[in-house]
Amino acid sequence: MLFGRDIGIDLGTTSVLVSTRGKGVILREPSVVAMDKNTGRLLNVGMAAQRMLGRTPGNIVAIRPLRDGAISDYDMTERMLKELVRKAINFGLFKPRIIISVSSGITEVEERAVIDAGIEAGARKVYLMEAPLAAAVGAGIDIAKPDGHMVVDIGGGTTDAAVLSLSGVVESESIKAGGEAFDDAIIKYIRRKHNVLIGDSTAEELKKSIGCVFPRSESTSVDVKGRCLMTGLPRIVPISTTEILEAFEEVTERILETIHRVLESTPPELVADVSQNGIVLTGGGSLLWGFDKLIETRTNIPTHIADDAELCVGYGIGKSLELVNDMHEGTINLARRKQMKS
Ligand SMILES: Nc1ncnc2c1ncn2[C@@H]1O[C@H](COP(=O)(O)OP(=O)(O)OP(=O)(O)O)[C@@H](O)[C@H]1O
Repeated sequence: MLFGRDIGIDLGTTSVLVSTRGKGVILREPSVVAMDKNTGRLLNVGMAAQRMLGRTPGNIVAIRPLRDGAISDYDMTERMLKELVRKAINFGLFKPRIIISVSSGITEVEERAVIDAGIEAGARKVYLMEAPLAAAVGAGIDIAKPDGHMVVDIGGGTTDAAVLSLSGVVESESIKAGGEAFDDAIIKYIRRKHNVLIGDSTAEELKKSIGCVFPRSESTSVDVKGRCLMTGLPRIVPISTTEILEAFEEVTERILETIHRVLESTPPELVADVSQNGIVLTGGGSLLWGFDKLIETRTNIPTHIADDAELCVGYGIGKSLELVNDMHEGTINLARRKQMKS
């Protein structure tokens, strides 16, 4: 347990990462809260609450307080953050300053909600940082130079595509589609094609085991358990990689179109830099098999997945804590910070 330290929080739709300067990511928990509906008592947060999802009796609810990269249940987000911050550090008399990463498409209202949740969780001051910027720092990219880099952060609820230069976001777009949209696509596909209903966790497992967005050299299949919608009884259906590829097509296209639009509106000099430096993929969603190959094929730009892709935003905020003295409260973009200072 750490005392009186500033901390960074990657407040994600799927998971929350807490990082500190020098130590990197010190806590990683699913963004899930379980509470007793009758008493309002918080029962569990994180991993323990996640095990309860979909398996709770009438008086207990296990929920995900963030949807599509934004807070959907403010009260629950605040309570979850409070618990996780307490678990990670002991701030004693000195409340920490907290940098929280946010999607680049965040609205002002959503921004305010994140700042308030941070303050309620025990922060003395809250600073916001755009996720692609944090991801780039976490992936080890030197963003301070006048040189264009493109980062595509595919999270659970959102995908942020951004071109960065001189420590700022030059062009970016965020869409509400990430790993969870792929899970939903699997559920819908199996229901439509096989008349079988499967749960969220089964869909996620299937995605991680044989999911792909680019044709694999050999098609494999796995047996999936669900409930037959005709009989109401359990049924097993074999699902192949070819079927998954078909199910993912729509979400994949939306992500590719976003990358395309960002490249289209980026100044030509920076596009030239990006084609030289390549596109870096971060976020858990980028681990879906074939994303690098697909983006490379469609853009003609070398694309690679960052090491520890799921942790890059967390690492990046941890490293950015060194800059916290120079940051303005509520600032979301280091370039904007520079403009405000000059
Ligand atoms: N090996 C894998 N293959 C495919 N998908 C994966 C893999 N590992 C994790 N994921 C997916 O990554 C997503 C979570 O990624 P991440 O933790 O970066 O999201 P987040 O930061 O919580 O979300 P957001 O940034 O959208 O708020 C989940 O949908 C998860 O299923």
